[in-house]
Amino acid sequence: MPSTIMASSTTKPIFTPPSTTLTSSSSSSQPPTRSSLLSFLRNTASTPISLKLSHSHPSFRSLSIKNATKTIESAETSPVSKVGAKDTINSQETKPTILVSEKLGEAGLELLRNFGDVDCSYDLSQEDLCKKIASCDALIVRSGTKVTRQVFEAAKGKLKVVGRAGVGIDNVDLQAATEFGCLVVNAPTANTVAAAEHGIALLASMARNVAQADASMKAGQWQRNKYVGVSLVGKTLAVMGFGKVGSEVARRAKGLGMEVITHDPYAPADRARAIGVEVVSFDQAISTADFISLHMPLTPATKKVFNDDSFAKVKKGVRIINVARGGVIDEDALVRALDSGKVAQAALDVFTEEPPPKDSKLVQHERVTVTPHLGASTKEAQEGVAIEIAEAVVGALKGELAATAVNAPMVPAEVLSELAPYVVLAERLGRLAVQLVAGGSGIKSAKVVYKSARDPDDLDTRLLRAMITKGIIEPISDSFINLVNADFTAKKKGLRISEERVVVDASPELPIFSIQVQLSNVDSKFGSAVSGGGGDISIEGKVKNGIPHLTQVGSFSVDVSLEGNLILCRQVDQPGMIGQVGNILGEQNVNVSFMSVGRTARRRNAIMAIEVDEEPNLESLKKIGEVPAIEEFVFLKL
Ligand SMILES: NC(=O)C1=CN([C@@H]2O[C@H](COP(=O)(O)OP(=O)(O)OC[C@H]3O[C@@H](n4cnc5c(N)ncnc54)[C@H](O)[C@@H]3O)[C@@H](O)[C@H]2O)C=CC1
Ligand SMILES: O=C(O)C(=O)COP(=O)(O)O
Repeated sequence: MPSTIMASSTTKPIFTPPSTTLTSSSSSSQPPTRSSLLSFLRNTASTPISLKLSHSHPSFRSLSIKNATKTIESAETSPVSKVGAKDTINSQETKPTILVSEKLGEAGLELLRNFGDVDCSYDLSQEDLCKKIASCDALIVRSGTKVTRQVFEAAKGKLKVVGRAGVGIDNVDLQAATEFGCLVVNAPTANTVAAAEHGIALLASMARNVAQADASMKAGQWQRNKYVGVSLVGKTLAVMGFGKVGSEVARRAKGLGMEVITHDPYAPADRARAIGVEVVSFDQAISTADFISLHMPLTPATKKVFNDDSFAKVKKGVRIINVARGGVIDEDALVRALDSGKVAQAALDVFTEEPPPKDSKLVQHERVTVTPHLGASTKEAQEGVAIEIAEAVVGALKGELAATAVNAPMVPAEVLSELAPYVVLAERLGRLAVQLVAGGSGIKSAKVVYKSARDPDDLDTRLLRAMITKGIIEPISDSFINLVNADFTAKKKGLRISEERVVVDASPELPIFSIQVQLSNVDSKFGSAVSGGGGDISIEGKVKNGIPHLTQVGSFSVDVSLEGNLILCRQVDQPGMIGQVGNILGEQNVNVSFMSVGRTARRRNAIMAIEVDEEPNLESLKKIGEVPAIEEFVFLKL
């Protein structure tokens, strides 16, 4: 089944490729560059081509001589690769700066210090954070730092990764992070047990009035009758959100002899059933429970999900525990429910506003037990979280794909290593395809066809799609693209990318047999790249021995590795053509590293694909265009 990914519904063309005359080859009009491109790919020894996505903003020069008129067009060259090299994050000269804005375990700090310059500045105001962030490559936060759009704007593209040393990322503006191509990673596992234990601690201490009794004794009282509690055994606990923390709470509550039910629209019922927990609807959960413990994330869907309406449905005398997020409860509604007696008690670790106002009715309520967001605050959890986040942030700064990415696809390591050469192929095909578009044409849609012997469902193409998008957009705009923002940028620029997976009879050992990139409804500066009657620019490539190759241009088969720059010529198939072009390039000391000829029939049209190590000057390209048998040609820069 062909699958289509709609990256955009707008019709605004993404660009008009620039074109100048042959004489205007100066490098003065350099396109804007972004130094902050974060790559998420490892540089592996087994991969012959560097998999770091360059920090440079490659531009291209293209020349084409169209049919009889032989108009020469050239996009300007920019010397931006130097900028990229200078800004490479892991270069020997510069160490990345990592701002840690909240207390982090020492073991994590140690890991960070081994890699970069670590600035531990706690309790920064939003203004100070915005000032500091412009010089930081990474920011590590807990729940107390608000990483707002303003922070990403102030970072001016320098900030590459935000690490959340914990689970909840509701204090990070993920949309803004994505738009700015900033990776957000979290540490989702190391504090699970701590949060679950705190939930159980609050449950038990609330049921037995531990906090109130303690305060009363310290005030000189001995009030045994006042603090009679309720038992847990045999009572029903509704666990709202059966994720990591929720399921650990459920397990522990079962151990205390409680009946446990859960509501979680996304958790598999058999996982709950396996520990003797029944999955029920929201209404059923809250209306049958004696205790309700909250363990869902704060999202637009869960914001104030406990409100007057839901408190109206609870069993009179219910007790509520919240170690998730304050925002899932309408706190005013909870005060009303406590005052009316509908809710007997509440134990809260988290608040809509943290710290809550000193005169908060909820905090001051005598039947409410509060802790200052201590769920994750055990020595063990904090050391674990610190190591987990430090490793994730360092990995991301090194350009590795993060296993705990929140706003980018997580690609398992084994899938990544298999796809690595195809990732390079994908970007280069995108880069070539866009250079084949004639000035004045806007690209609105691109179609990518992945041919593979494998089941289409086994092929995760998100990484490849991101790289094709990068290849298409980056050379002709000031956008920088990475796995985080590829889909967003395509959408913003009005580029619709559709994907099709085609099963072919090839070796199932290889994840992909070939990748074809088609650009629709555009004119080409190299007419031979337009295939069939459809009028689409179409190129196809394969990976051979780990190296990306161009194997099809329009209807012509070619075979040239995609490692250097490329000259494509269409000529009348006749002897001596290779020599003539080779001589012209040789005169200028341009080395031909690879070449291939594809033709439709003997002595008819042929395409010559020549890979060159150096970039020929305009004079040489002009001479190639003047060879009588050459009908059109284009120089493509990788
Ligand atoms: N107080 C503290 O210090 C800590 C608080 N937390 C908070 O606890 C919450 C849960 O953390 P984890 O279990 O690690 O996350 P998780 O992602 O493993 O689990 C969350 C669960 O909530 C479910 N869910 C989503 N929407 C829901 C809805 N509308 N109704 C019911 N369930 C829904 C999800 O399907 C998922 O199973 C997060 O908000 C996290 O920030 C976590 C650790 C420490
Ligand atoms: O991990 C979470 O979601 C938490 O709420 C823990 O927050 P903290 O890191 O202690 O500020």
